Amino acid sequence: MLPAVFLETRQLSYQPAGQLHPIVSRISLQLHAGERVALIGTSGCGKSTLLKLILALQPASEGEVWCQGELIRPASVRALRGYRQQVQYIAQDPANTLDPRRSVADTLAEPLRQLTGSKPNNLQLEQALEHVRLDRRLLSQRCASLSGGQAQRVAIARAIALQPRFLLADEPVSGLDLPLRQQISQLLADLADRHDMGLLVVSHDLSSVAALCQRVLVMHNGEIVEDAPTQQLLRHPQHPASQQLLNAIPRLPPLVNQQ
Ligand SMILES: Nc1ncnc2c1ncn2[C@@H]1O[C@H](COP(=O)(O)OP(=O)(O)OP(=O)(O)O)[C@@H](O)[C@H]1O
Repeated sequence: MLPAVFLETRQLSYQPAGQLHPIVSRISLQLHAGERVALIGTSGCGKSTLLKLILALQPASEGEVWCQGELIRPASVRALRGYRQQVQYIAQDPANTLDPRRSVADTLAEPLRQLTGSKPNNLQLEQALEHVRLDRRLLSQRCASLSGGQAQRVAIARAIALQPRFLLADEPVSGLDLPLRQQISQLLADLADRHDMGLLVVSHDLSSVAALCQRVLVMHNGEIVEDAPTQQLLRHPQHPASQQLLNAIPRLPPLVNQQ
């Protein structure tokens, strides 16, 4: 039996004024507690916009977002406050969302202070770094000095410090080299397991999320055109857009006969 529905959208749409077509068109979907879901589609199909609508970071033209049976949008300030703690977000290109002038310690202290109401001690900050397998000596460094992979991990540590029930991550591994992608994906999987946390991971690259997610939503022109278990989608994609994404996965070129 599936776990309870945690997040739900009903007919969620976004159409900027004066634009002929919606960017997100009447999307109704359910995400279950602890579920790991990929949202994939070609560049510009509306993935990031859908994520921001779900997070109530951007106003919708119509539709609703529900979290554990509570209406989140149209916005209720009281409901939003709890929602922001339970559903965390890692924006695209996290290195750019960290304040380069702040230290790693300050960056991690902020959500912890929000959660507990008091200033976190060094041990708590070290534990936050340990969760994402970073050395505690990084605490005193400025964010500007972090490598891309370290910044990614600090952004993840900041998001999970609030102990969210669901993490929405926009292209968390794009821009990283292959070994680092695998490490970050494995880290997200471990954290999701350890904290019983659901994941909604946006990517334009099916291969980078197939191992991490049990279910895939395929987005095309603002609509979800396929919603299937990952293995089923990999073997029997139904929609041409899914087929196209599968075909886009790079394969090793055939070996040239050297005899
Ligand atoms: N507020 C807005 N007003 C007008 N157009 C917008 C607005 N927000 C997004 N768009 C457009 O909507 C389309 C979808 O953008 P979005 O960032 O959601 O796509 P995406 O699938 O996440 O793309 P990518 O994979 O490249 O990040 C793009 O063409 C974008 O320029």
